[in-house]
Amino acid sequence: MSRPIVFSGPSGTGKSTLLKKLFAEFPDKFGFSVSSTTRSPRPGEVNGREYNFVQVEQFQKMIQEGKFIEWAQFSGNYYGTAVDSVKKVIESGKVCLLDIDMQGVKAVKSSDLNARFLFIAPPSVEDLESRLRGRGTETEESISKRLAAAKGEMDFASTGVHDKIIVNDDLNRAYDEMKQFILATEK
Ligand SMILES: Nc1ncnc2c1ncn2[C@@H]1O[C@H](COP(=O)(O)OP(=O)(O)OP(=O)(O)O)[C@@H](O)[C@H]1O
Repeated sequence: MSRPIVFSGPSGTGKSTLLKKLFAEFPDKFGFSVSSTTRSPRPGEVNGREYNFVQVEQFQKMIQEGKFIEWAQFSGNYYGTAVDSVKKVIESGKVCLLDIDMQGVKAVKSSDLNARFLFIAPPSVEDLESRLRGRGTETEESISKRLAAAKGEMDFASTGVHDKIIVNDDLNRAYDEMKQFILATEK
């Protein structure tokens, strides 16, 4: 059974960019867990494929029972990553990748998932800010929030809880370092 690999790091540090490269190079080797949600399926969405669609009562019960690595509420609906969804990916023979925040990292650490933890750090806070601006997806308020949260993530990483910290300065160099860590993990 392969060990899940947890990606964390400040918003805008390049996690999605690195993961996208990894999926492009190894289309069948890795998988993401299917999230759970209480929102209604949209046309064409299949239960267990896009999301696990669950009733509010069931979702709340799962929260109570500690079944989620992380969960949140957006516009009146619950969304979360269940430990069981990660196990499903592992059972399918793929290496499960998780992109989660500090709270999620703590939850995975206290689960039985036996994960390995990778922290993607920005070269500097200034670089992080310019990447967030450059991405063009955030309001000023959202940028400030993400930069404040970044400080918490970096402080957390400085306590040595991750197996590896990669500075995403040059994308290809960071990618190679990440790949080396991930492929070594499988042995
Ligand atoms: N090594 C790099 N050098 C310069 N720019 C980069 C590098 N890596 C990523 N970027 C750019 O930085 C921006 C943020 O990257 P990305 O969206 O991958 O971050 P993220 O960590 O996934 O953020 P979030 O947690 O908010 O999803 C993107 O516009 C991306 O193209």
